[in-house]
Amino acid sequence: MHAVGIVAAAGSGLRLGADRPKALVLLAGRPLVAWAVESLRAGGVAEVLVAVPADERAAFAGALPADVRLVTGGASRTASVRAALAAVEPRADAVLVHDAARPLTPPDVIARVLAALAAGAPAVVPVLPVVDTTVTVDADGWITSAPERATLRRVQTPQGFARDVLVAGYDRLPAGADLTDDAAVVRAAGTSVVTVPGDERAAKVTVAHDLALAEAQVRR
Ligand SMILES: Nc1ccn([C@@H]2O[C@H](COP(=O)(O)OP(=O)(O)OP(=O)(O)O)[C@@H](O)[C@H]2O)c(=O)n1
Ligand SMILES: C[C@](O)(CO)[C@H](O)COP(=O)(O)O
Repeated sequence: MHAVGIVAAAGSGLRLGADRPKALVLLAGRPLVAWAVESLRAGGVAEVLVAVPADERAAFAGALPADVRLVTGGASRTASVRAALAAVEPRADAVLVHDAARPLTPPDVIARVLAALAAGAPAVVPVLPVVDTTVTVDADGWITSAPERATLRRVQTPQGFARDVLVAGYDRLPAGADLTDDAAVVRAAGTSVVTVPGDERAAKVTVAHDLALAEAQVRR
């Protein structure tokens, strides 16, 4: 199986509030995006494309190995992945889409995603159980329902797809649509998505506290 990795790194990181795009923020002295690319490679995905902000190409080129291809991202994560996917060569038969914001994803997670694809799954996501009670609320903050927790999962990346399945999903998705992950893109096209175990260490850096936790994780 020839798998190609896409790293979505074109976000600004408003919730982190750093002085640079989130993917360039340093974790133990290395940009988050460099950690994420290395994670994919350690898990067996050698060829990687990175979606970057249009005005930051030079900074990303300086932060990454020379054989990583850069693609100009878009205004949303969905648009950035769409742009990178268009640059994936047709000879690839699988695509793993990963967040630059998940820098410490263990290789085992990537290996589980690849194994499920190799076994024939069209789409695979790593997940973790939900530990808090989860509710839905209305616009005024009143609880409207409490989904049964045992059926809920937290979804991580990398998410793996047969390339033709992901291409077909994005082809069917209306221009400008903004979904929170790629599994939602292929599910909207009718594709079933299987789950594999994720890992707490693949946590997403979203707010400053997450970066502090990641720093502690590296020190350990
Ligand atoms: N236009 C965008 C927006 C997001 N991303 C990427 O998608 C991943 C997950 O998004 P998130 O963590 O929400 O990053 P930001 O959008 O940068 O964060 P914020 O919403 O706080 O601005 C990140 O690696 C981010 O770089 C992207 O490639 N292109
Ligand atoms: C793709 C993702 O990491 C799966 O959990 C998540 O949906 C990204 O969300 P964000 O709001 O763009 O960070």
